[in-house]
Amino acid sequence: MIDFIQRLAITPGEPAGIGPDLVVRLAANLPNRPVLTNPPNCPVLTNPPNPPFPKGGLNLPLLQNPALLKKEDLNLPPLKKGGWGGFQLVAVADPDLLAARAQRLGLALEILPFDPAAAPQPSVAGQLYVLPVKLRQPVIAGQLNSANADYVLETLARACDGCLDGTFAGVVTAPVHKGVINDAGLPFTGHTEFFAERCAAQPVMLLATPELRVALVTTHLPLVEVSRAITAAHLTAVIRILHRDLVHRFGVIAPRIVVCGLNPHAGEGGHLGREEIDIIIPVLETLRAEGMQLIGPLPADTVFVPTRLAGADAVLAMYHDQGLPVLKHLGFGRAVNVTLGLPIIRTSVDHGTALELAGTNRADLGSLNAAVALAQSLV
Ligand SMILES: NC(=O)C1=CN([C@@H]2O[C@H](COP(=O)(O)OP(=O)(O)OC[C@H]3O[C@@H](n4cnc5c(N)ncnc54)[C@H](O)[C@@H]3O)[C@@H](O)[C@H]2O)C=CC1
Ligand SMILES: NCC(=O)COP(=O)(O)O
Repeated sequence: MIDFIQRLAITPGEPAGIGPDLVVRLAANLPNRPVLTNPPNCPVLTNPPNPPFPKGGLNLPLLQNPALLKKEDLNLPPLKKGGWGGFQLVAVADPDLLAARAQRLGLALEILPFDPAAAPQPSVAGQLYVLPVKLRQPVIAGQLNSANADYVLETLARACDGCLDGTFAGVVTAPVHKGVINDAGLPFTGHTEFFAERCAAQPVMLLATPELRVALVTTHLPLVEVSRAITAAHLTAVIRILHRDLVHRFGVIAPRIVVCGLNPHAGEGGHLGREEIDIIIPVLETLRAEGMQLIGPLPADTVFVPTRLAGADAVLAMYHDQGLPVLKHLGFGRAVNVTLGLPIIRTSVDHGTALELAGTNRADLGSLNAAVALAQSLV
């Protein structure tokens, strides 16, 4: 028996990349079974209202004394156990593109028009509902065309707005090509910043495998600008968001966060850079005084050794390529990128557009599967 059906938007991203392949393969091979959303001891909403989210966020209270947090403090609604969730995947894309890619990959896939006014239908293998957005120019798999950059951004905007107005319970994104969007003259650094701006929220990027979560203080920023971006106010806000979402979204009651330094050897007592002494240590001390369990700043090159990771719920890296190479080395193909801090649920793959694999059936579906599963679990 299915207790509720939620709609998840899915954006295939760059039309010349592997995103459309992965979306049609996912839809063609969906397991025909509902998702058990309440593992033992985990209460879930059995009929969640799927409320419209206000722009600017839900204003969840920031936890003042998380070390003393009890389950009751999480403010979860009273819930019935025993719920099975059904999900309707709705691709936000050009239906002709998806049909053509499915045909090229030899998949039998029925493309159905999405009607937001109709009752949600659980997705079944071989069918895909599509909220149509028209491509600006025909697509050749593997060949970027900046004329379609505007189409890509429209798919993201429609999916995001659908989450904000309650049409969708969350969005799962396949990769976009950031460069070709910029080549088209459109300012864009990533989904993370795009959704954050549209939701008027501050984002925190977190990539997760079952074994490791890595969050970032700065996201898509040239290395030369990273140090300047690590201010006390920004670092404080990032840690508060990470801590709050580990509690509220991932069910970690008292998160232990391991924080990397910025400089080699975490600054070696100020001899190899002063950001640790001037900014990072004072911020951590202030937040520790509120009860957060923050370890560090530790030298980033040894943060990831097993003894230091033992008991950690997340590692906070100062910049993109400090944390993500380790995470991807561990779990490329099964990791999920999730944007914290937003008033909507957004998960994504851990990989890029892999243009050379588009239209070949050789792209691995693992990370998209994991991203959909995490979105379902967060919903
Ligand atoms: N979430 C997003 O929208 C992301 C977008 N990108 C964008 O992707 C573009 C290309 O980035 P790259 O650094 O080349 O990374 P990439 O992930 O596209 O490719 C790196 C390597 O991994 C392979 N690969 C990637 N996905 C795969 C899959 N599903 N199955 C099998 N092999 C796979 C590729 O063939 C390549 O050898 C860039 O424009 C970048 O901005 C990159 C990461 C995330
Ligand atoms: N390396 C992760 C990445 O670039 C993903 O960015 P986004 O498009 O999800 O913001």
